[in-house]
Amino acid sequence: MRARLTSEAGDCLPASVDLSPGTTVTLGRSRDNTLVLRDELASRLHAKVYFEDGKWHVRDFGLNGTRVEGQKITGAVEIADGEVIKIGEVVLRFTAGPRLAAKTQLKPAAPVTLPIGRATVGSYHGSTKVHELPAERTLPGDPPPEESANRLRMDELTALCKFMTSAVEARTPHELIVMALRSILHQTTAKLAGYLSVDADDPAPKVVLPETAAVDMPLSRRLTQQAHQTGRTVWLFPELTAAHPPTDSLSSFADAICIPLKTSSGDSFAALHVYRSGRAFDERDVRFIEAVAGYLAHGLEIHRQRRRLEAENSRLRTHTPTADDIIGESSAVIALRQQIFRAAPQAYTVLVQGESGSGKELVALAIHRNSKRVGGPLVVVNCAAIAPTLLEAELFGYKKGAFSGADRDHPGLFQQADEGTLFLDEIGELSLDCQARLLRVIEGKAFRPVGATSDIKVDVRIVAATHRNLDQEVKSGRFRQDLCYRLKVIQIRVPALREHPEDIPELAAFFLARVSGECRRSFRLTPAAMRKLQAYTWPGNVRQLRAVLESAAVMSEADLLDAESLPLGGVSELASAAAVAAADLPPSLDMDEIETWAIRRALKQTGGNVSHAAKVLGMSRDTLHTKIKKKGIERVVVVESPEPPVLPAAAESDWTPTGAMR
Ligand SMILES: Nc1ncnc2c1ncn2[C@@H]1O[C@H](COP(=O)(O)OP(=O)(O)OP(=O)(O)O)[C@@H](O)[C@H]1O
Repeated sequence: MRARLTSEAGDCLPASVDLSPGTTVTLGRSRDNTLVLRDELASRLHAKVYFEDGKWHVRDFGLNGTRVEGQKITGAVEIADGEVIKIGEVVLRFTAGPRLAAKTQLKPAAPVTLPIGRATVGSYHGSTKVHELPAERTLPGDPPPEESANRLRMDELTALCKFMTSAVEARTPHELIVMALRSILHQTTAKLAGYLSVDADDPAPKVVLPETAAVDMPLSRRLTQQAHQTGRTVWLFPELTAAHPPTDSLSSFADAICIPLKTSSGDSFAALHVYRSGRAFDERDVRFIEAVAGYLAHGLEIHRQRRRLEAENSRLRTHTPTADDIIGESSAVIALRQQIFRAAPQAYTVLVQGESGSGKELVALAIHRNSKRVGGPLVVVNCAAIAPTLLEAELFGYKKGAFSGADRDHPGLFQQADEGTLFLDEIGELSLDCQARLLRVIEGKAFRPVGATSDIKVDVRIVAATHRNLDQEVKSGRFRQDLCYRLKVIQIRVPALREHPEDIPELAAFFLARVSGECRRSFRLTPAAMRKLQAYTWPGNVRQLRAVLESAAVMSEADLLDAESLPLGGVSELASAAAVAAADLPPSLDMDEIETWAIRRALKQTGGNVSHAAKVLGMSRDTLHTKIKKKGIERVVVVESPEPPVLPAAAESDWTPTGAMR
């Protein structure tokens, strides 16, 4: 037997509802009730009306009671045609049986409007109401589960399944976002749907659909902030907007929803906006959008993790692992570290200049690790190592079949670096065509992978490096001036090793400790070997120092590496040999000093044996003893042979292998 509840007084939404056996109608303040009561005295779930044993009943669940025909009821009571239910100030007339048809014709149901309810929390200007979807409630004696206002219908579930199935195919976060927005627009008939990063410091990736609404369409910053702060769905009540029309980007819409997208650890990283014209969203719309948003957030997190792994993988495959520790305590290296710390947190492009092997990549790594993008990927590409014809496809990606050999879609390095850092080493080697495309991306414009039909936008910070003088390259027409300006927003110059030779002992100790660990040995340097390293001019910089030490270590039978074992060739080796030889000469031509030098040298040669040394010097043992005593040549110094090694462990103790850059 059909029936109806019609509102006669108070705030109630909608103004009437049809009842049918097998369907329970809920009444209460919470927005998931069939009839939403805007009354301070109404509980979230206040009462239920249902059909049982051939009769209609009303059951009270409210704190402040329910009255039927003026009588406060306890539990469930039968309700008859024409009787009145009163909850707070809300009065509902129950009509059933034959009178229903007549009444329907006489008094059509009131239009669905959303009055400003007394129970509304906050105001439009103060804050929009935060909508919370309550947990399902079942109580003893409840009728069987019924169709509820907030349950997703078959068509919505179908749309959700369709979205989830296609989302698996999305190869980029952008594609996934577009799929989600399309699904929402289609299902809820919203006017506009948008995705916006929450982090204000990030150049926010923003996607707005339909495309005709364009990227210029502002998404309400206020709603984004609120969704981010509360961590919950923000639903802009239309009744509030009617009372206090918004002055921001929402002014042309009837209703708006903003949902925070969160990582699995609960941090909001973006917000989903859905705006509607004409009429308000209903509970099911919100449920549907929330379901899509949840899946989208999860999907984006998986994409992020995958990109990070891909980038790490490609870095490991193509690059020798580098420590992110920058070794050195010279003023040049201290200044370098300070520059890195200043540059890292900024969003600007960085140009790292310095000679080959001086540590430019290490600097780029340190910038990334000390930036806000540390959670994102660091993708390293050596522009000089990729054939110019392939570089464009590598950077921007390509579609399957775009050229011979393109047997699958390939996300470019820019896409791999999305939300992270792209280190373009040897940027001076880029072709002019590539430079033009790079400039567009740096300026925040979208790009199109080779063979693709649509554009992609990414959020990437560029750190570029070159050993060339870019200004010279610009003058000679090999490098675009506009790109040069863009890259040089922050410039960092890495000093050549010959500018900070005082760091050589620490660097040598660091590299020897590393190779010792790899070879399970304990390599050390003689003082002469160390002097040789410090006298050398290092055209190949720190990379060459590392290679020389590694080569000497693996080729040496002894753990103690002497000057001769260091493979330093050319003029500089002669200079080093001269320096070593010079260190072995008497300090002056003063006869007394020459004698002291000769005694020391003889003792050294004979391993501190005074008798043998006396023979070498052509004097008696007693005379030598007397001279040693007189000249104050300490026996402990004299007998040290071979020369004391330089122990890597001394510097090693200062080095933290996994620690952040000092
Ligand atoms: N200050 C430093 N502390 C520790 N290791 C360093 C330092 N500087 C450079 N290195 C090491 O030297 C090697 C070369 O460094 P890197 O690759 O960063 O140089 P680069 O300037 O980028 O070279 P290229 O111009 O050839 O690309 C790496 O093994 C790096 O770890």
